[in-house]
Amino acid sequence: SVPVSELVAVREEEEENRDDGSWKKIKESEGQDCGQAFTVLYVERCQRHRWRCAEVTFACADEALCQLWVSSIREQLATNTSRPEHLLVYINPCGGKRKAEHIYELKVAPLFARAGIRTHVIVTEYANHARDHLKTEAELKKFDGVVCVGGDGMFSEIIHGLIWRTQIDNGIDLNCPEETLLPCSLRIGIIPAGSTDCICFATVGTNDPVTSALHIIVGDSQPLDVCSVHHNSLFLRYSVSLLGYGFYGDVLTDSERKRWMGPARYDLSGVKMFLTHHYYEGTVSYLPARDAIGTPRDAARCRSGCAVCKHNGEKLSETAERYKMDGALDSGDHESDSEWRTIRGKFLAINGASMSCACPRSPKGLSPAAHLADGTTDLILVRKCSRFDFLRHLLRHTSKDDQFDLNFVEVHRVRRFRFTPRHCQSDSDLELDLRESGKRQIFSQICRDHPACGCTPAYSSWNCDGEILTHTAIDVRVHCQLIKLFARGIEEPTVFEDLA
Ligand SMILES: Nc1ncnc2c1ncn2[C@@H]1O[C@H](COP(=O)(O)OP(=O)(O)OP(=O)(O)O)[C@@H](O)[C@H]1O
Ligand SMILES: CCCCCCCCCCCCC/C=C/[C@@H](O)[C@H](CO)NC(=O)CCCCC
Ligand SMILES: [Ca+2]
Repeated sequence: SVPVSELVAVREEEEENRDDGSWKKIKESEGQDCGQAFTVLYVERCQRHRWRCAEVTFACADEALCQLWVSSIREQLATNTSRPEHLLVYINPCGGKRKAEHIYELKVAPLFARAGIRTHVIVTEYANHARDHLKTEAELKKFDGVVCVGGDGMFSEIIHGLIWRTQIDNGIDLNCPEETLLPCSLRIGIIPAGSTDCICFATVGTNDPVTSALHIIVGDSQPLDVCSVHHNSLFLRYSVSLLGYGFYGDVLTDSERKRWMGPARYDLSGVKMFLTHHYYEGTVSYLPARDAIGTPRDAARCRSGCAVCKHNGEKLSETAERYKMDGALDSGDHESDSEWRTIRGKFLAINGASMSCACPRSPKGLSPAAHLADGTTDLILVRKCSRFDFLRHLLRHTSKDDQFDLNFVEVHRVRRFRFTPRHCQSDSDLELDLRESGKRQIFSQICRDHPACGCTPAYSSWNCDGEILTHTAIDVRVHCQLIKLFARGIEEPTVFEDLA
């Protein structure tokens, strides 16, 4: 049996429609003159979270009965209001291996057509084309969802456009980090065609265009946390996957110069930055997610229908409602300032992982137990250590071992965090080591220009979902379930899959 929710479409068969002769074969084997036949297209699960569109043809002697089946199935599909009928599709022809247009035309468009989905397709002509179109031009009321054909950078454009539009339409000040943002109503579908495709991989379990298209067709819905990143009262960006300073910031900065290499640029820059082994000094403060269930070192994973996300999401909205009823000013996260904790030190990497960040390079991700929609991010601090130890930590991104079980790594589940590099610290902090700081600033400038000298520069950059941030001192806040995807989270393997 197949649940109606996983049917793709139903098609009436006409003899001449079947090039492969299979419909004729059915007629012959039944040994009778079948009045008609119809084909049901449905989701079939394959290995490693992949979905395929399978079909089965039913032949029927009674034409009226056949018609009844077809119309009943169509009726059932039409009553399912979560299925999209009209989609706005953005294709980035320049991401990943530059195959996005081809992937869409060959693998996705035919499936949408079979499922009766209408589309308005825009092939982007320049960076931020999709973002700006969504911000100002797109007639969003006409659509049931937005589809992004590209990588994580393209997805980032889409969420920036949609979140911006939703807040501006409702008079919300984006530059104020304390503002509670309004969730976006349109769901987003990701057809993976980038270099990392981390957001697709971590929400579906695979980066496969057909699987993603089927999740869109059946109208899946997966809420997702979004971090807002501010510098004082200036809005910088949103992030849903990785906010990384130090190692991942440096890998990204170095790899941008090698964009022509395609996805392999990350491997080369990864090895180079590992050998460079820069560490950075600064202060990290964070607000622990005290009242949330789950920890970053749980054995349990965020999976389809996750109970942790459901519980924490409901609890946060109840708390927000209570605050509203009490007439209290919106304090953002409703936690007191006394809860903030501060850590100063020398770090090889500071990573905020709002989701696992699983991707083909790291199938478990940077924080395997992170949740997609629990209103928290996992703050991972990797302190200065030897190259050998750092390699042990990095290799654990690719193995089964606990990457946090090392004495130079710590992890905290948080609602907010701030970072200030050493050279941006307060006057009183700086007074303590003014002389040394002066010397270092001069040296760090020289070292940026001459990396071969081996000195550690004062600043790294933030890698925000694969985009470089312009500021190093940042204030990050998680907004629980701000957007929704056409996905359902990673499914537990089914019995059928195990047998396959
Ligand atoms: N027509 C275009 N020309 C040039 N750049 C574009 C165009 N459309 C979008 N972009 C930009 O291309 C960048 C990379 O795109 P995308 O995310 O699709 O691929 P990627 O970087 O290879 O993959 P990933 O982000 O998964 O590593 C994005 O920052 C996006 O803003
Ligand atoms: C000696 C070297 C050992 C290397 C160990 C492998 C570790 C791989 C971990 C990969 C984690 C990816 C996290 C995802 C980040 C995305 O938001 C971002 C945008 O696509 N991708 C990168 O920044 C691309 C970052 C790629 C880094 C390699
Ligand atoms: Ca989260």
